[in-house]
Amino acid sequence: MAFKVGLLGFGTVGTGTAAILRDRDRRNPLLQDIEIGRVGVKSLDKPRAIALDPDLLTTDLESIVTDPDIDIVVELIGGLEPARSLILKAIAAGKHVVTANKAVIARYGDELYAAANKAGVYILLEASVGGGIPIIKPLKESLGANRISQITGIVNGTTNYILTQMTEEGADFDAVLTEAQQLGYAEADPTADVDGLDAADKIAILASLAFGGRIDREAIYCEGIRQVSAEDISYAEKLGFTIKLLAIAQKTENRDNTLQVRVHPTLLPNAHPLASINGVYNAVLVEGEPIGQVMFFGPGAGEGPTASAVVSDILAIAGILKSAGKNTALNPLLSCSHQDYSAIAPMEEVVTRFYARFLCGDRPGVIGHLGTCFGKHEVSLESVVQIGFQDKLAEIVVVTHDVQEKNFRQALEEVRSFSALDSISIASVLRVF
Ligand SMILES: NC(=O)C1=CN([C@@H]2O[C@H](COP(=O)(O)OP(=O)(O)OC[C@H]3O[C@@H](n4cnc5c(N)ncnc54)[C@H](OP(=O)(O)O)[C@@H]3O)[C@@H](O)[C@H]2O)C=CC1
Ligand SMILES: N[C@@H](CC=O)C(=O)O
Ligand code: NA
Repeated sequence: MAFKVGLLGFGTVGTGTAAILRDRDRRNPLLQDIEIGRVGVKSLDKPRAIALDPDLLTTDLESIVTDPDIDIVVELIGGLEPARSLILKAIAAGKHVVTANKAVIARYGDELYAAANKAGVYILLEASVGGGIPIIKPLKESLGANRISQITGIVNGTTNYILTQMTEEGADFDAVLTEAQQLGYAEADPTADVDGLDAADKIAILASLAFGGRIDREAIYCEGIRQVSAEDISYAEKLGFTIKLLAIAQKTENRDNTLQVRVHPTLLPNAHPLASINGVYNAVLVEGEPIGQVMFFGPGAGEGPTASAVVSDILAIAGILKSAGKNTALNPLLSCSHQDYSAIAPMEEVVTRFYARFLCGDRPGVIGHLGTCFGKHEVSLESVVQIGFQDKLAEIVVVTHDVQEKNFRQALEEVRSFSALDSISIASVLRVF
């Protein structure tokens, strides 16, 4: 019995998916039962890396999601619309859905899962987080026995590639971004990668699975990597840190049902397991009880790895259809039935270490003044170093002990008001893990 897949999108991931579905030799025998039924694209004239029967290609994507011959719709066009409407139409037509689209799931998961549950179909999304890394299924199934306390991930391949190239080769930000686009890692609009939005979409999905509640995407604090300079990378190295864009979701201490969910560039101690994750690789560190720590590592973007995750979901659905038939109840381990939203704590409540770099006139007492501003707001300093000069201004770098974000911000305000008199400027502020 053959199951027919309708592919929406035939770009980087769509091409990789079609390549696996057409070359089944020595892969899972269930692939013999899966056929590409139709392929939807924006332009019929574009040259394609894989030659498909031209009759399979269409620009009428609605006709695919409503085609009675299609069993599984695989959404690989990306973005919010028409992806959202096409997924809803596919569900209404009784199709199971596989998607790599974290943006649409993070924002419309509520609506899409409600529709899917009502129609009795699956929406599977392994490719949406961590590319080829199996992380969605482990959170749904293998780690189901655990009480998860924290998830910390490098979940965007493009920004990890950029930060690695800047750190290891001293490469220029814009040039590396162009490379990441050419390699097929970046989103259609790479702002989503660079500004941390893609990582925020992904941590929303992971937090929802790990903590069992829906996540308001808008409540996630999100800072990207644009402000990470070569100077900060170099100071971080000197101090024994590596800068990574981290996505973090954790339970708030003493507040059972409140989460902290945030994305920001972070100085990681070199000994931390995530500090050595380089290039397009991603990793997700999950902490829970009783498992302790478990880390998932692998290629976070790119044609083949992402297609590997997409096809694993197609296989999962084909396996269910083959063994149980079309009209069976949804497996609760694979479907999503969250009803409530998790409360998200405001960023001011987060307790973390900070790194700050100041540029100041090299005169006696400047470090003392900084110390006074920090002391007034209970910010205690772990280290203060003055190594270099920039345009005749001394560069002072401080690393704090753990402090509440609100207190640190107040101390910076104090430094700012003081700097009006005495030429101190705040060149950069980053969090330290
Ligand atoms: N690239 C990666 O490494 C990863 C991507 N993803 C996700 O996978 C999805 C696809 O990404 P990717 O393959 O890189 O994207 P691409 O831009 O390479 O491909 C998008 C495809 O969708 C088609 N398409 C886009 N908009 C429309 C439309 N309105 N109507 C019809 N067809 C349309 C395009 O058609 P045409 O070819 O004619 O232009 C193209 O074939 C996204 O959600 C992305 O976030 C997830 C993990 C990793
Ligand atoms: N643009 C994304 C693609 C995978 O999700 C990334 O760079 O990680
Ligand atoms: Na994945």
